[in-house]
Amino acid sequence: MYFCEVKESKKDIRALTKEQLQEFFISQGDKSFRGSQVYEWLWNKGVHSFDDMTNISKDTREMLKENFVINHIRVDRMQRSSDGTIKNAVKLHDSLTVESVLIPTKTRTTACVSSQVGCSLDCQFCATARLKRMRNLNPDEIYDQVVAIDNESRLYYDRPLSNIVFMGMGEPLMNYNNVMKAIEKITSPEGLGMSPKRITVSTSGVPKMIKKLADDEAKIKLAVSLHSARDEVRTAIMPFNETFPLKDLRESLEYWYSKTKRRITYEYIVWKDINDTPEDARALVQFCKYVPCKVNLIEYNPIDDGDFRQAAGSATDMYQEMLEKNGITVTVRRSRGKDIDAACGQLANKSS
Ligand SMILES: C[S@@+](CC[C@H](N)C(=O)[O-])C[C@H]1O[C@@H](n2cnc3c(N)ncnc32)[C@H](O)[C@@H]1O
Ligand code: SF4
Repeated sequence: MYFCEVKESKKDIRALTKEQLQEFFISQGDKSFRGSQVYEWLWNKGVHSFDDMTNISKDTREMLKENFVINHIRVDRMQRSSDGTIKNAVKLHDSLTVESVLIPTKTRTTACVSSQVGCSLDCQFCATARLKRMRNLNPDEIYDQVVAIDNESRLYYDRPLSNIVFMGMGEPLMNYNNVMKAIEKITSPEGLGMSPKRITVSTSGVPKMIKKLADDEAKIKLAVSLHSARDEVRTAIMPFNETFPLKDLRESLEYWYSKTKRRITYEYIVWKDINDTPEDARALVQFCKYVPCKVNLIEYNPIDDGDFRQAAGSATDMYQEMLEKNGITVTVRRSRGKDIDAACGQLANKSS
């Protein structure tokens, strides 16, 4: 039984849903609305100590202290890039660290958040892959990163956060349940009340979980880090493609579109001598025909000792032309926050 366990080792109270908190208070002979009050303190007001719950009696607060702890993240270090990007090194309750980034533009402020400490996938060009996967983040650890960035956005840019992308450390679909719980909290009126349409989950492509996302009717946007539409090339740079080849990815994306009618964004880097030939571009055009989509050609952010080199501008132009000729929308995205290692794929807990 859940409540027998809490006496033995103190449990993070924020792992409880509102209903579980209400049940807990009933089991203690109290009223269920006490659970709602505590829930509000934890999620709407974001308190870090039971003593701050001023409308809860002292006895009840002591009882809570005996049973639970309030785990929370701490922004250990904040760095600001010359382009205004902010990177937070976030210390978790067990002293592990993840990173999250605030990217301001004229029209929006985007939070780029982490979903795992490290990553279990092995993309050869990504700094996070080098860390391996240490653990999944809990829903509250993901939510707290967003709150911290929202506070910074208000403080430094005088506006609330407008968008969230799961493009920090880790593969969100390999931590599916916790990511979905965090999104639920971010979008709920008791949390941040953000529209799910402003949230993008970026995945390297885990077919089974893409289908689950569609089945669960998640209202978020989906981005897929494709980087090659040729199996032999993709497997060389993203070895898990051997297990989840392009035909399975394609099938899952067709399923996603049939259920959601929402187009997909493909993230794509063009590297020198890896995927910079017309044959590579033609394969991408063909892949783009399966499901309504747009392509984001992103800049490569070099990581230490990596063999990858950004292709010449002419190769990116060749891709852009070929895609546009075939009626596919293309955007070319410049990296932000490079001087503080805050750009995509550079997050690896460097302390410099
Ligand atoms: C770090 S991943 C996290 C989300 C998810 N795991 C994924 O792969 O989509 C976010 C994006 O960064 C890209 N990326 C990884 N390493 C990069 C690098 N060195 N330069 C530019 N983008 C990179 C990924 O391909 C992906 O599109
Ligand atoms: S690109 Fe994404 S899936 Fe690949 S190693 Fe990096 S974080 Fe993991």
